[in-house]
Amino acid sequence: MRAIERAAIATGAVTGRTLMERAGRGVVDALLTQWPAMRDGPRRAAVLCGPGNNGGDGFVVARLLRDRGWRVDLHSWGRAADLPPDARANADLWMETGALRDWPEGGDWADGADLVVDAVLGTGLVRPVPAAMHAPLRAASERGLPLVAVDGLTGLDLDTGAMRIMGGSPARADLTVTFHAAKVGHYLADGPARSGRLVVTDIGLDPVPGADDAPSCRLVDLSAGDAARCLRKTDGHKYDHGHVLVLSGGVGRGGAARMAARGALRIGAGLVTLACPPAALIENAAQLDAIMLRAVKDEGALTDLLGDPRLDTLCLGPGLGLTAREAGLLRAALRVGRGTVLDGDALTLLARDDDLFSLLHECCVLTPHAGEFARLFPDLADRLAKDSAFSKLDAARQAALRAGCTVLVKGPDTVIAGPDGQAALAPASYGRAVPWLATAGAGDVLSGFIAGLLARGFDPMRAAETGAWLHVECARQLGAGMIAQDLPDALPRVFARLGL
Ligand SMILES: NC(=O)C1=CN([C@@H]2O[C@H](COP(=O)(O)OP(=O)(O)OC[C@H]3O[C@@H](n4cnc5c(N)ncnc54)[C@H](OP(=O)(O)O)[C@@H]3O)[C@@H](O)[C@H]2O)[C@@H](O)CC1
Ligand SMILES: Nc1ncnc2c1ncn2[C@@H]1O[C@H](COP(=O)(O)OP(=O)(O)O)[C@@H](O)[C@H]1O
Ligand SMILES: [K+]
Repeated sequence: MRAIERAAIATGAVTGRTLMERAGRGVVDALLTQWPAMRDGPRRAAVLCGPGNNGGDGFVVARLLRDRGWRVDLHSWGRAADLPPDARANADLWMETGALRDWPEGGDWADGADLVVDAVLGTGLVRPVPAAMHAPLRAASERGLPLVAVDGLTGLDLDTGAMRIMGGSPARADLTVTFHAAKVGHYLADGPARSGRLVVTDIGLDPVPGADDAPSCRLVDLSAGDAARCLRKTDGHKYDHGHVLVLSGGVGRGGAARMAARGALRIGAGLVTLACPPAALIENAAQLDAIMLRAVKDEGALTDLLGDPRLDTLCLGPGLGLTAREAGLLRAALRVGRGTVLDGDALTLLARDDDLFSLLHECCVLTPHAGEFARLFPDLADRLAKDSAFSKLDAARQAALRAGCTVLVKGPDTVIAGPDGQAALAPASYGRAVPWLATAGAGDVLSGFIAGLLARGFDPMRAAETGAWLHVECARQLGAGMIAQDLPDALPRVFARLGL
């Protein structure tokens, strides 16, 4: 982002002052949209300005609100003389008629204000925020004053989503206004809980080729433009849409695999077969119709079955089991080198056995939740827990490199990374929050979704991204009260809404 800004300024098309003016205007527009009653007449705002360009945005906001007739109290951290040039220029403009107040102390500092603006720190946060710097924000939150964060709540690391403050509980913004594009930290870890509503405002920065040398990370959104077109089926035989083989656990343990299989079929795989131990055939036969059924006793039987190349995609893990038999099934599955989704017990087996882990290949997708991730990559999980400058996205990227395949780490802030450094976010937050998706079996359905998409010819990264996005969409469609087995059956309505 800063590289794009620098490159845009270097072209001479725009100045830093102009960008700062647009940023400040974007904040004022967004807050008046959020609280329309504040358009009616002059109000009172308290603006907190920090020592960098985030503070510069605050000076613009203060001036624009005062131009609307508002009474504005502006508190500055540090001296105006020490501000960077664009911020300094806006501070000077403010000081032509306004005062610089001292940094507030005490919980009642903003009494009487209708609104508090946090322009203390944004993308320039480089270390934990001193308690005294964050304290007025916390006090405003605790008093229930509407709090607007400029770019991000002060202390929120916009690269990782970690709150980095030196003491006390963090504030929570009601509205965050960010510029050009949302930052990774708005979606990861603490980001959504601390940001309130997230508004992205355009400040006229076009992407400049080559300007941003950070590895790219996309936000998955199939509702944008014709992004969902990839899901459309136009013609073809059922075998043209692939055949998924889901490996199931033993007697009484088949529910998870059945849900995965149903997910694979609903998402459009041409055929889905569930393979179970012979003793579980009757149980599964009683529950399945459109999904075919095969008995697979052991590793040898699976190897024989996989002699049929039409079984092009595999899904192992949901309710699979953890004995030597299942380790053998996993070995046989990995040896054929086909599109393979590995979840649940398959991940635990991989974590236990380096030889199995070494069989992973680039057509695999691992779908760990946080616990499974920690079993597979204990050092990365440890660093994630201890180092607030290391993000879930960084961890997923390193895991994908190590495993040599796509890794999707689940949660409300799902991240996906490929072995080639590609990365994506598929979050369930802000307008897409679905806390009711945290329910038994939801992850099993996700693995089936991804397997179905692999069977349809999606590459592993796209299959994982698309599956994760649709999974959240199904939960949104169903609403609170849903259970995991409802998820596959919500797909037709989700597809219809996408115009498929
Ligand atoms: N990029 C864009 O396109 C646009 C960006 N814009 C705006 O600029 C913002 C980025 O500005 P920025 O780079 O000056 O960083 P910012 O967040 O003000 O912080 C830097 C200052 O804080 C200090 N500091 C850091 N950590 C600290 C801590 N823990 N505790 C205490 N101090 C700490 C640090 O001190 P230092 O480390 O140098 O000692 C330095 O003085 C961005 O978020 C957006 O609002 C818009 O105007 C328009 C377009
Ligand atoms: N708070 C949440 N908001 C949205 N999605 C969530 C939340 N918590 C978990 N999920 C999603 O629910 C699914 C849970 O999967 P998992 O932990 O494997 O459960 P299970 O093993 O019971 O299937 C994952 O897709 C995860 O991303
Ligand atoms: K801020």
